[in-house]
Amino acid sequence: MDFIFIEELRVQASVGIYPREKAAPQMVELNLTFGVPDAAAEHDDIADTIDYAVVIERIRAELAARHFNLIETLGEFVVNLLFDEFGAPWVKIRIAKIGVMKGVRRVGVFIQRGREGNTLPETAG
Ligand SMILES: Nc1nc2c(c(=O)[nH]1)N=C([C@H](O)[C@@H](O)CO)CN2
Repeated sequence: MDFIFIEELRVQASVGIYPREKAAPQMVELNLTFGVPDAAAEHDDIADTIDYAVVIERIRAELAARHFNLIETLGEFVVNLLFDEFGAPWVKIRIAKIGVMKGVRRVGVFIQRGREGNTLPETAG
């Protein structure tokens, strides 16, 4: 399995338990790694892989369309988007709110999961 990574993707999202967080979207930062088939490199064809430009577009569109109370729920939503819509076999994601609490630069959630029993290869951590 090969892996695509997307680093420091900044997206507007409505997330949080407080009225001010429900009233307006805030910037969240995503770091993502997901598995793709080795066949892409063999055939040099975008049709054999997951197009990361489309992934970024879909995450932006989906997060703009809904509210999440918890950052955990937002994380699970993105993981399931990668599994269900893109067929990714394995996903690692880190999502952070930036400067949302005094004295804390970033706070968020980290999820690492395989679809249908796919386990983490040693080299992917
Ligand atoms: N485990 C969690 N704890 C908290 C969350 C969360 O999403 N998961 N969220 C908040 C507030 O929305 C946060 O943004 C406070 O500044 C508090 N705790």
